[in-house]
Amino acid sequence: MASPPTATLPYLIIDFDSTFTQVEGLDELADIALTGDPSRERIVGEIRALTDLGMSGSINFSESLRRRLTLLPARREHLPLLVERLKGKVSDSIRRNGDFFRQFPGRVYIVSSGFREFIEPVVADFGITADYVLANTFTYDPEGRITGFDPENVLSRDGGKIEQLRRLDLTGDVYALGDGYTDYQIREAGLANRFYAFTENVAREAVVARADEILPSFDEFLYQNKLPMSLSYPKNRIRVLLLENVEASAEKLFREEGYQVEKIAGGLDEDELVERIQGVSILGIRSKTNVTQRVLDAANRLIAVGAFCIGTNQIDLTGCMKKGVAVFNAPFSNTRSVVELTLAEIIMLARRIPEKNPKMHQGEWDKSANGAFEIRGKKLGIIGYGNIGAQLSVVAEAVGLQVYYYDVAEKLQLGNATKCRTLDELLQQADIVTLHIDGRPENKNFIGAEHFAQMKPGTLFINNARGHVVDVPALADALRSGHLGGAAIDVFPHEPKTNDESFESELRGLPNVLLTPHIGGSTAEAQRNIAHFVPERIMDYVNSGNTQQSVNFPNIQLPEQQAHRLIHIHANVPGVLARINNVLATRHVNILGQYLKTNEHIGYVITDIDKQYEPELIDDLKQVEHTIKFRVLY
Ligand SMILES: NC(=O)C1=CN([C@@H]2O[C@H](COP(=O)(O)OP(=O)(O)OC[C@H]3O[C@@H](n4cnc5c(N)ncnc54)[C@H](O)[C@@H]3O)[C@@H](O)[C@H]2O)C=CC1
Ligand SMILES: O=C(O)C(=O)COP(=O)(O)O
Repeated sequence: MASPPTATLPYLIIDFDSTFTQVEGLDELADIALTGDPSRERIVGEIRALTDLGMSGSINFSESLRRRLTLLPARREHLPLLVERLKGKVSDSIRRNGDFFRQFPGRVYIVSSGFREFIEPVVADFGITADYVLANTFTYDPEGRITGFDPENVLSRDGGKIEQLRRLDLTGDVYALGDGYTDYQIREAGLANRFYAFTENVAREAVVARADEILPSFDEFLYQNKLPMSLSYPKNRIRVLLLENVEASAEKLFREEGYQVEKIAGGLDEDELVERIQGVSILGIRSKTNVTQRVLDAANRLIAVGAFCIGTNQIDLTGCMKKGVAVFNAPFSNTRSVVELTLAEIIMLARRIPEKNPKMHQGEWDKSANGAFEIRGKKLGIIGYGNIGAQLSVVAEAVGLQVYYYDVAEKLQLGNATKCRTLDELLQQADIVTLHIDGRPENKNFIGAEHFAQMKPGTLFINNARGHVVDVPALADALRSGHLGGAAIDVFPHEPKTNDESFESELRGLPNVLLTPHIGGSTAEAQRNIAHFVPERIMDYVNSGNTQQSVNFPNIQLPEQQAHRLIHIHANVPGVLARINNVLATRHVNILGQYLKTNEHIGYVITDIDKQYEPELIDDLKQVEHTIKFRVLY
């Protein structure tokens, strides 16, 4: 094992309810005992409220316990059911670190005001024997009904945990871990050196405020104390910053994984992001936030950037790569939304709706067929025949448009679409021109005055791609002169960062122009899909090293991890793999599998090795020349 057991482990005093398990034993017992009872919800609710009052220190513990037991209609035969339920509700981080408990028998005490009858069998699975469980015991009547608790047991009294610890008379360091006020009191009474507030299941303000350390998980405790753990790194240390109103499920998924998440509604400019990026491991953005070299220079923990959209032109992809930061996007999630908007705009412009609609709102009835036409049989010119362009091609044909397309890359025509060999060929015959190219820097001002001039008089022009690919003053001229019949524009070279900023553009107020605030991908379906797709790719990368579908890393679909996995990102210069393998050979490490892929700038090597290795191996690997980032997965 990388970290050997340490003989200096302090005594750990661990609470049971809401710490060792996710729930309160008595609440669950009431729930079981009242199955089928119409008053179940009410009584369980009252018991829960009393638990909370006792745990946060608002009422005496003994009073809380007495009042709860009075409400509890449980019997002896309910206890096996409770034990089964609790075994399934052991806190996640305790469960995954089960080996830790089995490795240190005699150092962990479960000290609880709950009841031995249900605690002992649950913790026994973790190698914690009855001698190390200090808890209350029930009293029963002759029919097996639970009537109360043994009053002789110190743990049934106020200050019971303190008295129990006194009697234990432990020598050496003692650390108390729990979610309740009574756990903190052990430390207050001087019977523990440290109190750790365990917040994986509940965080009680009064308790957290008094803690020496806050533990969002047991992994965090093991990590802080350099003890052997099942994960290579506590997930709660992974900080996620989500900008630009990313849909709520993304936050939920990251939180469920155990990450800390911070959300900001709008975008951030470079200076603001430079300030906020410190300590952030995962950055989530949309089209507005630029991830520049300056931002990357300020990022000290960044491992991945999620573009919760399609376009990644706002991200310095090479800069990210050279820093070992993997970038993921959602290449298909909003494709359909853009296609639907584009189709709708084609029809709206063809009927001059941008002019008619505001007139109606002002009470003006302008019924006329002037300048209005059907789209059936018209020529649609699609520039950029990628995912959006190609899907638009299919949908447009279904409503009778004749599709012409132009792409710099070789693209197979779909349906009856006609491929144009040059841009000019497309511009000269299309009745409607729509842009679906990406926002790479070379595409800046891709469409300018000379292109508008080539278009037929009355052409409708649509840009739902990126603002900077069109020379906007030239577009405004072409509209003002009446050469273009109308335009629909969703994207702009300068877009407001938030909904509070005003929108400035010389396209405002021009005839038959539909302006929309970059909403091509803003539908419930697209945002929901994106909010699942991107976090899943990122978490897979963090947990397994899988880079499939990363936009800047060499794509490797890795097989399931065997034992420990070494993830090494290095500058792509000759000899690095040989050096890595030399270190592994010198340290006599058994390699179970190795995968390598490189691109122009970086090499990505994944090595699965046996769990048995000298801890110095990790330092040696970090020292390998040209290493950009190195991490180990258990
Ligand atoms: N308005 C909005 O809300 C949205 C805008 N977008 C924008 O749409 C763009 C296209 O999206 P996808 O179709 O999914 O991307 P894609 O990468 O599948 O397709 C882009 C296509 O444009 C071609 N292309 C690039 N430069 C070109 C040029 N100068 N001339 C001709 N062809 C060129 C590429 O070869 C590629 O086939 C995205 O990059 C993004 O900027 C995407 C989603 C929503
Ligand atoms: O997906 C894209 O590239 C888009 O332009 C959509 O951007 P948004 O997520 O709306 O900022």
